[in-house]
This record gives sequence, structure tokens and C-alpha cells, in this order.
Amino acid sequence: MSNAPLLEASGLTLRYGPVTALDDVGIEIFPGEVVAIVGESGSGKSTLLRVLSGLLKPEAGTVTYRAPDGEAADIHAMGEAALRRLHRTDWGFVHQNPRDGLRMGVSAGGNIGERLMATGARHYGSIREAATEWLRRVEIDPARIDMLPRQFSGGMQQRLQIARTLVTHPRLVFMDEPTGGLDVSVQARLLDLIRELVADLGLAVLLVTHDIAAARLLAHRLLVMRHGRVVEQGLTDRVLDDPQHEYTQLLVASVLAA
Ligand SMILES: Nc1ncnc2c1ncn2[C@@H]1O[C@H](COP(=O)(O)OP(=O)(O)OP(=O)(O)O)[C@@H](O)[C@H]1O
Repeated sequence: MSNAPLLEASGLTLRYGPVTALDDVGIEIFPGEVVAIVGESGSGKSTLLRVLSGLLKPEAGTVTYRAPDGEAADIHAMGEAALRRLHRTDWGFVHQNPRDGLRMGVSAGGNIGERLMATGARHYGSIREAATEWLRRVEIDPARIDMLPRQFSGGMQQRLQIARTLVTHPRLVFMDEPTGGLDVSVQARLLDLIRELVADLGLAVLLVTHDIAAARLLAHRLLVMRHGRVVEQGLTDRVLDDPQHEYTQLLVASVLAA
């Protein structure tokens, strides 16, 4: 991991009418680091992820991204086209619902190939070869390459979304409850797969989850949110084994009791 953060945010504040979804939040993520944002429903996790990835503008605060050439840019000041380019190239976004990250009317191979083409790939044979390889990597039978996502189970759709997102080797991947809508047995295998891929590719990941076990498995570092504020942060094992904040203690105890 290098010394300069890949993404750095400070003073993020956002209100929805009377609800303060983010209250002076700061975060940084370094290359190759997996950071999980945990907290109960409504604590502001998804809002934070949307602000950090440029999908939502904060009322106050800045989000700075450092490009591979070392240039740092405020992502909320860079304009739509530049932000879209980042999402197509350096960044990936894995949604809780695969329908939000896949094109449901396009074949499995097309879903993967399309993302490669958006970064400049043109040769049909090599795009199809890469799509085949990625289907294999996410444990989908490559014989299904021409099938539509809706012919896949929920777990397969999620794996396809992950293949589509990772095929271009993004540097930073945002994941919003990636195992959220799935059966427990499917969740466990998917978490293992995500862990393997993230380690293989050396990805930086910002993961939002209310699943403490998922955070423990995947994340180097944790941020605990409550009512739009970060109440505690630190290395995953330290936060979970020796929580300092009362709210984190409750959160950890409730998982142990479940
Ligand atoms: N579009 C919106 N309009 C109004 N209020 C919203 C909107 N989106 C979120 N909120 C509110 O902002 C707060 C933070 O919501 P957010 O979705 O970020 O929390 P979360 O921690 O991701 O919750 P969950 O785990 O349930 O997704 C909540 O009180 C929520 O009701």
C-alpha cells in the first residue's frame, strides 16, 4: 500500500429535509485496502457511498480522488463527463440488486464485453475470450455465455455483476451490500469469491454492509456509523474484538447473541 490515499473525503454533510444523513464525515482509502462501512439501517451508509462515488452531491465537504498519474481531483467539481469516465475506467460499482448493475436485455457475455469495449477493447474474439474467462472466474458455466441475466439465479446474477465490474481491473470498487438479497448459503460462497478476487487483483474496495461477519471476512479497516456520524474506526480485528464506543459494543454483542 502506498502512502497517498486513493480517495479522501472530509467534512461531508448531507440532509434530507429534517434528517441528517451525513454529519461531518471523513474517510480515506489507500490503494489495495478494503474498508467496510458498518452500522444499523438508516445510519447513512448508502448515502455515504453515493456521495463518495459522485452519485450524490454533499451540501458541504469534499471528496478527492488521486488518478494513476498522481493528480488529485475533487470529484464533485469535475463535471459529469469526467465522472462518467472514472466510473467506466478506474472505478467499479457493485449494487445490492444486480438489476441495477447489469443490462438485463443483454447476454451474460455482452454484459462483460460491453464494459471492456467502454475502455477501448475492439477485437470481438478477444472480448469474447475475456468474457469466457471471467464467467469461469465467477463460477458461471461459460456455456451460458449467450443467456440473458434473467435466466440466472439471484446469486449468479450477482456474480455476473461482479465479473462485469472487475473485467476492466478498476482501482477502486464501491460495493453496496453485495450479498444483501441472497440466501445465507449463497452469501457465504459469494463472500469467499469476492475475497479471492479482491486479493488477486489487489483492489481497493469500499464496502457498505450491515453484516458484521461479512465485514470481518473482507475488510482491513472498519468505520462504524450511527445517525450520520462515524462513531468509531480502526483495524477490523481491533474494532470488533475491542470496541471502544458504546454503540459498537452493542452492535458486536447483538451479532454474538444472534
Ligand atoms: N432519498 C431520500 N429522501 C429522504 N430521506 C432519505 C433518502 N435517502 C435516505 N434517506 C434517509 O437518510 C438516512 C440515511 O439513509 P441511508 O440509506 O444512507 O442509510 P443506510 O445506513 O444505508 O441504511 P440501510 O442499511 O437501510 O440501507 C435515513 O434516515 C434515511 O431514511
